[in-house]
Amino acid sequence: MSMIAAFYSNKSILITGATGFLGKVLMEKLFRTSPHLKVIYILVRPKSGQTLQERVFQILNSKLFERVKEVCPNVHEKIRPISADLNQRDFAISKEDMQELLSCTNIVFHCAATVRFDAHLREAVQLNVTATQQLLLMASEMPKLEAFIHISTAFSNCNLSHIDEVIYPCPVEPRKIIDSMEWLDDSIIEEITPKLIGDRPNTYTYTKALGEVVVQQESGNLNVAIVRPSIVGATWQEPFPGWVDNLNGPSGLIIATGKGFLRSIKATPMAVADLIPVDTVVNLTIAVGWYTAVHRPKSTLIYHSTSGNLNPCNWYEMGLQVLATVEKIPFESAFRRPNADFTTNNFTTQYWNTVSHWAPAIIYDFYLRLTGRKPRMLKLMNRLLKTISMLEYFINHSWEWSTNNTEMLLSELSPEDQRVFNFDVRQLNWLEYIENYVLGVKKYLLKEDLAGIPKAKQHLKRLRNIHYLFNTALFLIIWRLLIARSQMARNIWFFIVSFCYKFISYFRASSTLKRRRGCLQHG
Ligand SMILES: CCCCCCCCCCCCCCCCCCCCCCCCCCCC(=O)SCCNC(=O)CCNC(=O)[C@H](O)C(C)(C)COP(=O)(O)OP(=O)(O)OC[C@H]1O[C@@H](n2cnc3c(N)ncnc32)[C@H](O)[C@@H]1OP(=O)(O)O
Ligand SMILES: NC(=O)C1=CN([C@@H]2O[C@H](COP(=O)(O)OP(=O)(O)OC[C@H]3O[C@@H](n4cnc5c(N)ncnc54)[C@H](OP(=O)(O)O)[C@@H]3O)[C@@H](O)[C@H]2O)C=CC1
Repeated sequence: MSMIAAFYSNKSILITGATGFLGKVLMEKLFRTSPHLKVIYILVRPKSGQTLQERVFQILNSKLFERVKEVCPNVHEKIRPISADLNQRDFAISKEDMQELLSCTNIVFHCAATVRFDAHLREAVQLNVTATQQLLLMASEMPKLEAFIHISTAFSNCNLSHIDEVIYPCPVEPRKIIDSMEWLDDSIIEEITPKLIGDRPNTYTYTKALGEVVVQQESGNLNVAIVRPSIVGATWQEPFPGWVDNLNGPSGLIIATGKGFLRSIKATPMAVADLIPVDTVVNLTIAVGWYTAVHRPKSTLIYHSTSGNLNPCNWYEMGLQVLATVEKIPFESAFRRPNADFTTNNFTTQYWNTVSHWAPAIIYDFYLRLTGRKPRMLKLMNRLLKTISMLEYFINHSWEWSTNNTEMLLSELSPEDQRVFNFDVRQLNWLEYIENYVLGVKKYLLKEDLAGIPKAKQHLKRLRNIHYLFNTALFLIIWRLLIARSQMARNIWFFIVSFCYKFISYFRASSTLKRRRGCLQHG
């Protein structure tokens, strides 16, 4: 029997960010392994015209939750959505709901955040720092609380190259930042943002670092722990391989590669691609919840959920496997044949952007215009290049994360718990994982049916023929223009033609000689 699963039975759990990528997998695993847990409270905001109930209904009816319904048929009764907006004072939770949360909650998993790299500092501070502070305040009023688990990111200190499982201080106190956001206007905040974030690449990593300091400063007597995942990718094993439901991290770029939009990207091929499957992060998080509640460590422990130091894979290997997979299992209606490469300096990046991204987009838009349709490819390409520019920092640096606490926790688990809540990334086979990831992107993000593969292959063949035809036509046009305008081009051309002619004549003559000699010897 799993000790961890037993621990969560009969518990009331509060999850923020449960409608997000990580939150959904966390909820699924908790229900599946501890079907006798009492309730999971989730803080949800109405969104995109959907009520809370509709949002929960959609999650429970997704493929991700199919296995849960077998072991926990009354799962819908055990989810209690609470209307909340983490941007509002007291999260805009009603008095009754707040009362219930405060009096019943045993464990808090705080996953909600803005993960946008381009978020305005005010917005990022509000969600990643102030909301964390408010939640800790709420937690301090929960008499039955056993553990508070905060999800941060391994990149919160990405300005360092070696990162330990400790909280690093920030030059400006989070409380001062929170206060200043209340009275500074947007334009001043924009002006001071680069100075505040310093050598971090964006407001996301900066505010996640501030959030950690807040956890350290404001946790009082609570049992608190922080989990720091690196780049969270599709599921590795559970509930099934390859599940993913948003474009963050590599997922969007896998689509762009498979559809033939992305042809080159500035990256350091040998830099470590520190990806971590979402189910691995979730297993660690659940184990951390158990350990923190049961063992009550004296200080706040940080757990790195990273892969690089135990089972490294680099961007080159990852890129190659993505390309190999989309060749075997192509995406439908590709723009061009998938064929991407890495560039390593600004000059080649600009060159390939012009030749492989902008030029085809402009030509295609011209074709759309000619055929009476609305041009859209250049806009799409510019968006893709903007996204790439935001992610570039992370594919051109390498980091080393120590994982002592995570390894210590693994050794504390019983063999059964190590099996049920496996977060040993050494067992991960990257090639298999990436293949499943790409397949998952095709099935769950693009919603493409595998029955369409032969048609997709046919489409790629057609694109290859168009490519050859286009290149031949381009060559002939350039050749014709050069020959017509330049004596030197003509001279070079005649030199090449006469050289080829002589070369062919020489081989013809020598093979005729050999044949004659052969005839003479045999006859
Ligand atoms: C022989 C030699 C062979 C060599 C082989 C070489 C082969 C090379 C091939 C390449 C293979 C590619 C596979 C490998 C991929 C490597 C990828 C590396 C990724 C690295 C990621 C690192 C990030 C990790 C950092 C920290 C981790 C965290 O803690 S946080 C979680 C991560 N957060 C994010 O990822 C958020 C990023 N997104 C944003 O911040 C914003 O979305 C944006 C700023 C990028 C865009 O904002 P904007 O307002 O313009 O747009 P938005 O409204 O958000 O969306 C507009 C449309 O764009 C789509 N979209 C959004 N995000 C992405 C995305 N990541 N990729 C692609 N598209 C995206 C979005 O859906 C919208 O589309 P429409 O709905 O159609 O309008
Ligand atoms: N994905 C990754 O690569 C990594 C993620 N992390 C961390 O993991 C955690 C989860 O990330 P992930 O699941 O990927 O992110 P998502 O963007 O998928 O989910 C974010 C969640 O936060 C919720 N949220 C955002 N704003 C509010 C608000 N104002 N009120 C209530 N809820 C809100 C969202 O709700 P809604 O559905 O309503 O928008 C959603 O449920 C974050 O803390 C992130 O920093 C760390 C490392 C890597």
